[in-house]
Amino acid sequence: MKLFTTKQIAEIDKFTIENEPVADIDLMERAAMQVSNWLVFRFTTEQRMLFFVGPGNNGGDALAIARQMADFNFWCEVFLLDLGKELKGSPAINWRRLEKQGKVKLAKISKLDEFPEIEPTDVFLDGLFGSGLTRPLKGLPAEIVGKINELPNTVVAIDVPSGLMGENNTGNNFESILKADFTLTFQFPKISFLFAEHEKFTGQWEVLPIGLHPGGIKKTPSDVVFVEKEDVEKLFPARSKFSHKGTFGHALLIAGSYGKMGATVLASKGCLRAGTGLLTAHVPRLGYSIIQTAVPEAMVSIDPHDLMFTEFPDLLPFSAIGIGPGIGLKNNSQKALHELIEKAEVPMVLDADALNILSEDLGWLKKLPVNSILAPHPGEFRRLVGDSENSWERIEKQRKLAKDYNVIVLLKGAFSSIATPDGKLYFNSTGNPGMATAGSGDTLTGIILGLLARRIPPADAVVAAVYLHGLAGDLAAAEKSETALIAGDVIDFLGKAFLEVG
Ligand SMILES: NC(=O)C1=CN([C@@H]2O[C@H](COP(=O)(O)OP(=O)(O)OC[C@H]3O[C@@H](n4cnc5c(N)ncnc54)[C@H](OP(=O)(O)O)[C@@H]3O)[C@@H](O)[C@H]2O)[C@@H](O)CC1
Ligand SMILES: Nc1ncnc2c1ncn2[C@@H]1O[C@H](COP(=O)(O)OP(=O)(O)O)[C@@H](O)[C@H]1O
Ligand SMILES: [K+]
Repeated sequence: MKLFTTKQIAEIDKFTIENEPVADIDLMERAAMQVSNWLVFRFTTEQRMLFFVGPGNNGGDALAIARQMADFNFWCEVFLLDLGKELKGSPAINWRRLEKQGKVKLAKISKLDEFPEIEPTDVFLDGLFGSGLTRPLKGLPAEIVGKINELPNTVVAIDVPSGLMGENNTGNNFESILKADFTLTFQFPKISFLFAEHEKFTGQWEVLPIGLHPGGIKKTPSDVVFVEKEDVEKLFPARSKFSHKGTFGHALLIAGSYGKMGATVLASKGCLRAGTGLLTAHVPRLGYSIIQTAVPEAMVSIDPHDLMFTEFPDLLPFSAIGIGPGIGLKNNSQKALHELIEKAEVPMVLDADALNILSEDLGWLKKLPVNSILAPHPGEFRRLVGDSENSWERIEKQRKLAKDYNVIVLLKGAFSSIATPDGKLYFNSTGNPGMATAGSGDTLTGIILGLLARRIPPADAVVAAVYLHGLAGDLAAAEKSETALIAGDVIDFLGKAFLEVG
């Protein structure tokens, strides 16, 4: 699914109104009905619904929802923020419809003292500001938001929690952003919902389709993609009946050192389960029997050093190279990594200690085969490019790194992001906090390597690998719980994940 800025979403709204065609007021009614249907199944008519309403279309949505909920026999009260402006257009029509319906108590709030008396079971509906927010909240809106945030009541935000910008929140005042328990957002997730520091504002968010015009969505350009099943299933060519192991490439994995051979085992299994034809795992001498026993499907190339990576085999047979998990930072290994980069001609995926070594001198990134992949977690990313003030800035740095060095940068976390040298940015939609567990990233490196070795184009390989890794984690968590999930479970469920994407 393409993701858009709030400004672009307003353009798609306009396109829908003109080309469906549908009247603005009817599109608002449609959006409101989606929210009302959601509310009816979550709350009971014992609970009062208190609507906080702002001056724009977000307020207009809230007014329409209040009328619909009153028709569903909910007790609804409306508090319109008096900012000295008259309601106009569809919000004004919805105000008059409420007056005519006569079921909902209507009040205006012009100062904080007029905040209503509340019951703990009251549900607050936030229709103060949505995607039309132009500046941080201050004055009365900020005070009302502050008051709502102090109270224990359940809060449902319509479209966007009031005060949160749809994309960049640098310079926003976090004290005056509404903290919702649920955010019901229209048609597309907003980009700011994908950033960890905003979870306390959005709460759980859900996308409600409102039938925006497919033509408008298609013609609006966007470099940002929220990766879902339909984006991934088209990336896998069918395995031809006459295919043989050579068809699916030969991966070279360089991983592990004394005390960290588990990283090699996990990455090897991930790689093999991703459908590579052949895998050679290159390990220090002490790792030989570990790999032969734990992963009999892999061939082993043995380093002359007992404990660490110091040399690599002839590169000719390999269609992709993965390096990093558990290799350590010793001088010998650093030197060997540099030599490998000088010689390699097939796509590489670099993770963990390989990235820590390269962060000493980013000049090495220029020497990587084109479209190689860096797969840092936030700590490794910081070592590469320095501190970031917030997730927006981190993403900007990620995109710049990808462009400047002609590499694909995968920044791992919840909603892992992938930046490509041509300026595209992907956010992954799968995965769960159970995957924040040792070895989970090693497994992912193996999966990426497996897909690269199969000669799937590198950007597609990373997007698919991250999606499948998260999906396997979700399937595993459904059976084993997030708490008990370990990296090996992700590998065990990878087959089921592949079945889901066809
Ligand atoms: N378009 C459609 O068809 C559909 C749209 N939909 C709904 O519309 C919402 C977007 O509506 P919107 O564009 O009217 O903006 P909205 O968020 O209500 O706020 C704008 C108002 O707030 C004001 N204002 C801004 N910042 C401020 C601040 N810091 N402090 C104080 N005031 C501030 C700004 O006035 P300003 O002072 O900036 O001139 C303006 O008056 C969207 O989220 C969704 O819910 C759905 O119904 C589906 C169909
Ligand atoms: N809260 C989360 N939600 C979804 N995925 C997560 C979450 N936390 C971690 N992950 C995933 O788990 C993996 C962790 O990778 P990494 O930090 O490199 O682990 P390790 O170094 O232990 O192998 C990444 O793929 C990341 O996206
Ligand atoms: K809102």
